[in-house]
Amino acid sequence: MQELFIDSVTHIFGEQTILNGVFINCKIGEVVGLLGRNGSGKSTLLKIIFGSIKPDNKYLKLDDKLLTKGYLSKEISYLPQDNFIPNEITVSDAIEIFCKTHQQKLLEIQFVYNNLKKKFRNFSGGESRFLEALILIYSDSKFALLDEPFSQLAPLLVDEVKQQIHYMKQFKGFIITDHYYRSILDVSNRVVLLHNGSNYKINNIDDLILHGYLPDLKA
Ligand SMILES: Nc1ncnc2c1ncn2[C@@H]1O[C@H](COP(=O)(O)OP(=O)(O)OP(=O)(O)O)[C@@H](O)[C@H]1O
Repeated sequence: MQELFIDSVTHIFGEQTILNGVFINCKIGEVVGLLGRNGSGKSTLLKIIFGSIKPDNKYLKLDDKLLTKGYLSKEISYLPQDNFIPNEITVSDAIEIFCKTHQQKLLEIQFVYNNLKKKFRNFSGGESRFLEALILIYSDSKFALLDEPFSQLAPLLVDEVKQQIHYMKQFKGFIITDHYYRSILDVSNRVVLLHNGSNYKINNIDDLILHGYLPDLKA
């Protein structure tokens, strides 16, 4: 069983302690949902795991191997909040670069197959987001960190992304964050909440109310 493991993550921006001893792990076959209010440090945590932010402290392991930057292992991919595939690249080029192992299954998605020769500059914002999310879901790495994969997507595309994550989790582990919390609850095997710099295990909606992520409508 392969496992991505990060512990003791502390990160301070200026005078603000964003993360204070955070722990999160993910195994192949698992989707771990990461929730938290705006500014709670979700993107910062994913960037620390990937290696694009150097934290004040962290302990990052892939199985028994200690990592300094996740991306150097080539086993961790990251979907950032902003577009990351250059405008001049075609869908087919992007698939060749990122998705060698599971390419055939990705090509079975009609929208992908029908647009292979089209450049990213010629898609709408939501279409680009959909394609980038699919390419990361089908990428060759063993773990994928997805930062707001549902943003800009209409409900049918949100469902399609959820289905594809569900299919690919037999081969990969996912850590996924988004403000569409119901979709996160649907697609995840377990959920972690970031709040006041710490991580909390979430078992049900009541836990999200208890920790102040959702309003208590009964109060
Ligand atoms: N480069 C930076 N310099 C200073 N502060 C930063 C920097 N990047 C992020 N922050 C601060 O760190 C905190 C956490 O930011 P982060 O983007 O990780 O939050 P988030 O949980 O992903 O939020 P959102 O849900 O709004 O995307 C915020 O208060 C933000 O203002």
